[in-house]
Amino acid sequence: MIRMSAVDKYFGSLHVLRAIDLEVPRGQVVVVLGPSGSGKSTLCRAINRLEPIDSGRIEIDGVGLPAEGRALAQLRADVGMVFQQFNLFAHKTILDNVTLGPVKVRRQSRDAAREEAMRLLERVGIADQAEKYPAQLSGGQQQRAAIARALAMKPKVMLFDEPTSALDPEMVNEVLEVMTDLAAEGMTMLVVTHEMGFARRAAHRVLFMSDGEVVEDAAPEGFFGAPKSERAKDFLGKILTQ
Ligand SMILES: Nc1ncnc2c1ncn2[C@@H]1O[C@H](COP(=O)(O)OP(=O)(O)OP(=O)(O)O)[C@@H](O)[C@H]1O
Repeated sequence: MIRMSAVDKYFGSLHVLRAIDLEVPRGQVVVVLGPSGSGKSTLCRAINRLEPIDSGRIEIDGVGLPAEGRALAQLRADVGMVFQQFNLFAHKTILDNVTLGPVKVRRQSRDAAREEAMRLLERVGIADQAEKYPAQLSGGQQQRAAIARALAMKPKVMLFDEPTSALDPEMVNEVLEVMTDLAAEGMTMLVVTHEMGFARRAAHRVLFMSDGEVVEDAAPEGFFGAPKSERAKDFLGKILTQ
């Protein structure tokens, strides 16, 4: 579903993604771990074409480098993205936030989009907040709204970039539960997170990045039980004693 081959990305002289080869099959949940600055966010942004790459190729469901704007729009619609900051439109209700994309981009009728949005808000547990504005919701509820908004575009892949890092601890689990359900339903997911519980529970595969490289690519049991590289041992040592 996601295929990256020989992807390189530089910021000036900084080599942020180094010859990344990655294949994520349909329905697989991949957790990306790594120290700050290792390139995890850039990887997500490259997959969603928010960040242009310098060389290599990225395909989503067989669709590769966009030749024209239309292909780019399609590619973006196929990849739902949830960031650390929820980025909801402050002056629109939660329901309007979720219906905007389907109406404007997918050309769905307003009624159909609202019906679908209510179903999604139900699914993430905040249907009763539909007519409220983002500032009236807790961080956890806003992040669940952001997940519903991404799902409303019917993505083939969901990317999560530290979706719980900005949340108060008591709200982390409600967001992780929604993500765990999505994973169980077969969504293809790439998740950058420091939540090791989620990685152990929901991931099929763990990628460990360091200095722009994928240093380890293993099943969670293997990675947590017996990391191979010194860099991964060091990282786990630090994070597990925090
Ligand atoms: N727009 C940019 N311009 C220049 N350098 C950038 C830009 N975005 C990221 N970088 C640099 O690229 C490197 C990788 O950043 P990236 O955000 O991908 O790492 P990360 O692993 O996601 O880190 P964190 O866990 O702190 O979010 C870092 O050194 C960062 O400072």
